[in-house]
Amino acid sequence: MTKVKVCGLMESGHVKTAVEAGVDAIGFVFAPSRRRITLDKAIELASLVPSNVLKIGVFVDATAEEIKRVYESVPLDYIQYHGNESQEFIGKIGLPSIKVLSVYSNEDIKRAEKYEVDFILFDTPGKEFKGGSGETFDWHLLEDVGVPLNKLILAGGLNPGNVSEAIQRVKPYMVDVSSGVEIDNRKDDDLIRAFVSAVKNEER
Ligand SMILES: O=C(O)c1ccccc1N[C@@H]1O[C@H](COP(=O)(O)O)[C@@H](O)[C@H]1O
Repeated sequence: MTKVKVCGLMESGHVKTAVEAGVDAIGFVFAPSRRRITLDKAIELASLVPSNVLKIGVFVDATAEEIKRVYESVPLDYIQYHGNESQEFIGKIGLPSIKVLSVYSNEDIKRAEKYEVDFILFDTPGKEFKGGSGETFDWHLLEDVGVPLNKLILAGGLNPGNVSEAIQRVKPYMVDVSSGVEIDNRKDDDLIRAFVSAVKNEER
């Protein structure tokens, strides 16, 4: 069954809803964003997350020191590198890792070959911020993807209405949502439940 991550959580009620709905992973944003949270807030929210749900920290071109400090303090399970981080940088940090590639064209899919990471996440290029645009990219570009499907995370404009089609077409290991479970820039409990339910009802 496809795994599901809900990202950009900022409130305890939404964390509880996501956990109760059956998410596999929760994302906290530590990068410039309207969804950015402080380290103290992340520690508070993380305490509500059971050990079978992964806690993923989203960073954009942060320093190694900051990444390691947040990883240990929260604590996190994975670092999501959502900027221009090189394989060399990620390798030196040596923590469980997800590298994000913003998909403009086929060339961006091929860049996945350069990375020795746990997961590759394909996302729509950001606008104001590096991610969380709420827009899909052309999933056709993933048809000949060289990344093993068990390492592939799909993001970008997913919502309860399109995630089933996304899973059928791309067959990712995990889907990742932020904007698609928000109303007026705030997470919505019903949309979180609807998204998780749509994923869980979808056969791979
Ligand atoms: O969500 C953000 O604000 C964000 C900011 C900076 C980098 C990444 C960010 N989020 C990531 O964006 C995608 C999902 O976006 P959406 O569903 O299209 O809104 C996901 O990978 C988030 O982790």
